[in-house]
Order: sequence, then structure tokens, then C-alpha cells
Amino acid sequence: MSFAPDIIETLARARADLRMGVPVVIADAKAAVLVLAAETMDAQRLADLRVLGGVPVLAITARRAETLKARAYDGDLARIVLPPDARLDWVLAVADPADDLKTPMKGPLLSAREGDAGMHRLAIRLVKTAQLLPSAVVLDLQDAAAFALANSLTVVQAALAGPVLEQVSDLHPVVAARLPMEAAGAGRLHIYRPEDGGEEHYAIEIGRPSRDAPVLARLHSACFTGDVLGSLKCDCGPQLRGALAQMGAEGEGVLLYLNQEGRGIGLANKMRAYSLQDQGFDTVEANHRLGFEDDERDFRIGSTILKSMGFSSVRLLTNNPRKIDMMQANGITVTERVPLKVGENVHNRAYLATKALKSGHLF
Ligand SMILES: Nc1nc2c(ncn2[C@@H]2O[C@H](COP(=O)(O)OP(=O)(O)OP(=O)(O)O)[C@@H](O)[C@H]2O)c(=O)[nH]1
Ligand SMILES: [Zn+2]
Repeated sequence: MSFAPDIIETLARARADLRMGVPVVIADAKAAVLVLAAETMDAQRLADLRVLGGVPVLAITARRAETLKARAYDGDLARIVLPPDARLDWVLAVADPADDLKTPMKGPLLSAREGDAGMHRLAIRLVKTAQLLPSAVVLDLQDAAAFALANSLTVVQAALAGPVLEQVSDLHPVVAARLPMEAAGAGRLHIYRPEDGGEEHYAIEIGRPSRDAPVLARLHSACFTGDVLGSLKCDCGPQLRGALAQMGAEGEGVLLYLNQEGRGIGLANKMRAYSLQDQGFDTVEANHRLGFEDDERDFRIGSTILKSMGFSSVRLLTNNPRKIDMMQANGITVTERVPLKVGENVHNRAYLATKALKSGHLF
């Protein structure tokens, strides 16, 4: 019997710690590192880190390194050595592209080449899943177990964490209740809760679709600005309402509302991307400058929910071929793509054109 958290629970704790600016330890049998999210680190913790000695590095993604013209010897990431006199603003300026244009020269940035970057990769993965900027300050630790105990720090075992961070979390149905909506009187809202402590996702079932025939389905990723505020910068609001209206008109369908705001980077990072778009970058370039891929969403969540509801084939309302590929690869047959072209306006025309050009959207 053990009341100790397992690896999934430990990772959830570690994410919460990093969001609060508390360091965590990543360890394996031979080595260990202390990790702080660059975004939430404060000057005191940086000063404390210096007292520990050693050479801290700032782990950034290859995407961010490319913008900064820093060498990424580790392939998908770079370990930038913190200069001895670097202050907190230096760390934030490397991590956050907000002032790249105002103060373009951060360098010269020296990238570490020796040693293994496995724990740095895990650190970036963790801060990404905590929806922070993908950048972490990492320092090699001696006597990590004693250090973690003395400072009450969460310790993540690298060998266990790696595979868990690649998987899609199990999702459990929590509750479902009747929900009449403007688009359809016969609505039902199902709540799904992931086992990894992440965001809940929702399924809106309209009518009583047969589980034996392809169901009209939409995977809708959360867009607070578009869905709730009626933002004109994207097409999400009209797509959400358009999809529900079509399901209402056909009398049945299922809309998954996946809490993957900002193509999986979170609302704060999406607003950072918007601010870069105001500096002239397009939606894809903005993600890259922040250190993210074009699209960080995991649509396996969608296929998992559909399967747990008993569906195996869909007529998918989408313009995004990646969604179709990901459904097919994860056991959901897409019998038809149903286009969903609504809501174009003068403010989102360039955004939609970029999606067609760079993300392969079919308009
Ligand atoms: N990072 C980022 N996310 C954005 C931006 N504009 C909109 N989004 C997000 O993009 C997602 C759009 O979701 P969807 O409409 O499901 O996806 P899609 O890839 O456009 O595919 P379809 O609508 O099915 O054709 C939402 O999570 C929005 O919050 C942006 O400029 N940057
Ligand atoms: Zn949107």
C-alpha cells in the first residue's frame, strides 16, 4: 500500500509548481537537474541558483533558437549558457519574443554542446504542458535527493516521465445532462476529465445519433476570443455556431469542445502570438518565434472521447486535413469531410489565407 503520488500525479504537481515559480527536480539513476520555468522565475530564485554554483543553462526550443540565431546542437532544442552576470531580464528576453524587434541583439548566445540534453527536453515538455513559454532554466545538481528533501521539491523520475508525457491521458466521463440549445432542443452535454490533472473536455451530443453509422462530428478547439467574445481575428465563433446549427438541422451530431486553446499553447501564449501578429508576423511565424510548433494540439483526445461514446466513424466538419489524418490514425474512420467555410471578414482574411498556404487548410 502507498499513498505516495504515482508518476502521473507527480507530473501534475510539477506543472503546478512550475506555474507558481517553484523549482522541480528531474532525476535518473545517474544524474539530476534543478528546473525553473523561465517565465515564472523571479530575481530571488535566480540569485539563490547562483549561490548553488555550477553553470545554469536556459533550455529553449530549436524554433526559438532559430529566431535568436543561436546554435541548436541538440536538434530540437538548445542549451544557452547563462552568462555569469545575466540578470532576470536577460532570461526573460531570451525566453519571450515580445521585445525581439526593439532589442534584436541578445547575444552572443553560447550554446552548450557537451553532455546529454534528455532532462532539458523533459523540462521543456513540462513547461509546455503547463502552458508557459517553452523555456526552462536548468542546473546540474549534486546530492539531488537530499536537496529535494531539504527544500520540499517535487522530484520527477525521468525514465518514468518520458513515456507518460508522450501518451494521451486516460479520460473519464464525469457527468452528462440534458441541455436544450438555440441550435437544437435535444442537446446533451457530457464532461470528460483527464487522469493527468489537465483541462476537462466536453462533448455536446445532439439528438440520439446511431453508434452504427457515421455521425456528423466536429472537433472544435477552444477559442475564448472567437467563441465567447466574437473576435473577428479568426473564424472560430461562426464555425462553432455553424456546426451546431447544421447538427440541429440534421437532428443529430456530436461536437467535441476540446480545451486546447490557441492550438494547444494556452490563452496567455495565444495573446503573446497576437501581439507578435501586430508586429507584422503571421499566425505560424508568431508561434515559431515564441518557440512553439505551428500546432501543438493532440487530436488523440478527440478520438479517445468519440470511442468512449461508442462512435467509430464520422462525417467530419472541418477544413483541416491534419484532423482527418489524426482521426484515421487513431481508429476513427472519416467517411466524409464536410467543409465548414463560414465567418470570413476583413480582419481574418490574411489569417485564413496563411492557414491555407502554410497549414494545408482546404478552403
Ligand atoms: N496559436 C494561435 N492559435 C490561434 C490563433 N487563432 C486562432 N487560434 C486557435 O486555433 C484553434 C482553431 O481551432 P479549430 O477551428 O478547431 O481548428 P482548425 O485547425 O482551424 O480546423 P477547422 O476549423 O476544423 O478547419 C483554436 O484553439 C484557436 O484558439 C492564432 O493566431 N495563434
Ligand atoms: Zn479563434
